[in-house]
Amino acid sequence: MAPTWEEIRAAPKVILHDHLDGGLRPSTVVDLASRVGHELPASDPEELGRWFVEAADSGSLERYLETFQHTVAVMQTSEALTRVAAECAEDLAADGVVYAEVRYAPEQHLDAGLTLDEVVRAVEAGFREGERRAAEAGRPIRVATLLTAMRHAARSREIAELVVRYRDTGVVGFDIAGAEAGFPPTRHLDAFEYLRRENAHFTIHAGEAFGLPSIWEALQWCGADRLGHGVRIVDDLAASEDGNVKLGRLAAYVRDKRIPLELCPSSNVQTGAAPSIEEHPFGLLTRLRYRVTVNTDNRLMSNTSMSRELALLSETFGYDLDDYQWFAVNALKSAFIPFDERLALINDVVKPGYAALKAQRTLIGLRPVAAPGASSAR
Ligand SMILES: O=c1[nH]cnc2c1ncn2[C@@H]1O[C@H](CO)[C@@H](O)[C@H]1O
Ligand SMILES: [Zn+2]
Repeated sequence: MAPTWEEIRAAPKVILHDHLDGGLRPSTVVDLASRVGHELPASDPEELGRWFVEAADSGSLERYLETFQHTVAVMQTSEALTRVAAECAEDLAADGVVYAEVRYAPEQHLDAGLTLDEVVRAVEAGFREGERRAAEAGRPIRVATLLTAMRHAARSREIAELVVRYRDTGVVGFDIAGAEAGFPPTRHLDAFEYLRRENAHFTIHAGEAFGLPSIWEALQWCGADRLGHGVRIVDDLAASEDGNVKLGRLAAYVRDKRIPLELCPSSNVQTGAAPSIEEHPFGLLTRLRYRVTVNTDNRLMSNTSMSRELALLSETFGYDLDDYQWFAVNALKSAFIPFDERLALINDVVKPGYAALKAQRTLIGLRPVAAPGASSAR
C-alpha cells in the first residue's frame, strides 16, 4: 500500500546524512547575503531555489559542490550560523524527523575571523534553539552534530580533535567530504587513527564519485563505522548464472558486518552516481538486506526533504510503512549517540509512531494492514 503524503509526513523519520550548509532556506540565503553584501545568482528566493537545483544537477560531484560557495559565504558569523542551525532543526522536525545527525565543515566558516571553537559553539546554540522551537510546536526532534573535514585540505587532525573536545556537548562524530576522486580517505589516516584511539565515531564519504578502492580504504585502512553514500558497493555485485546476485569479497564484508550505508537517492542522481531513481541501487541493496538508510544529503541543492525521498522511493520500489520503519530503525541502530538513547528512540518514538499510523489505517478502514508477522523477520 503506497503511503499517502500525510502519512509520510507524519511517520517518524531518522536521518544520518544531511549537510548544514546544503539545507538552508532560499529566503535565508537571500536575507543573509544582502546583509554581508554577497552577490547571488538570483535575488528572488524562489528563483534562487531553482538556481541551486539546476546548478547542482550537473552530473558531476565537483560541479555540484561549486554551488556551496553561496551558502558557505553567508555562514561566516556566529549569528548566521546559529540562525541556520536553528532553522535546520525546525525544518527537519516539521517534516517529521525525530532524530538527525547534521554535518558541516567548521574550517569553511572562518573567513570573517571566527575560531573553530566559536563556529562549533554557534552551531550548537542554534540546534538547541531549533530543538526548543520544535518541541514547542509539538514536533520534538533531537539533533546531533558531525564535524566534517574537507578532504582536499589538511586540517582533518585538527577537526578530529574538535570532535573529541565537543563530544559531550552535541558533537557525536567525524566525517570527511568534498571531491572524492584524487583525495582518498588514507590521506587523513592520522585523523582516523587519533579518533579510534579516543574511542570516537566516524563516517566517511566513500563510494559516491569514486568506486570500490575508496570504500575499501575507508573501511579497511581507516576503520569507518559507516559509509557516506557507499552506493558504488554495487560495483562488487554480479549476476550469477542462476539469476542470483553474487557478492564480491568487499560487498560481502559490508553486508556481513552490517556496515550502514547512508544512501541519498536524489543527490546521487544529480552528481551522476546513479542514472535515475528507477535505476538507483537502493532497491537492489534493500532487497539484499544491506543496512540501508534513507537520507537527504543536501535539501537545498536537491529541493528535497526526508518525506520527499521516501515518497520517491515508494513510487519507484513500492515501499510501505513497514519499510519506512525498517529504514528508521536501521538508522537508529547506526546512529552515533549512546546505545541506550538509540534504544529509547526506537522503542518510545519510532515503533509507537508507526503503530499509531497503522492503527489509523484500520480505524478509517481505508486499507488493509499487512498481515501480522509480515515484517517481523526484519
Ligand atoms: O555528497 C557530497 N559528497 C561530497 N561532499 C559533499 C557532499 N555534499 C556536501 N559536500 C561537501 O561537504 C561540505 C560540508 O558540509 C560542503 O560544503 C560540501 O563541500
Ligand atoms: Zn554528503
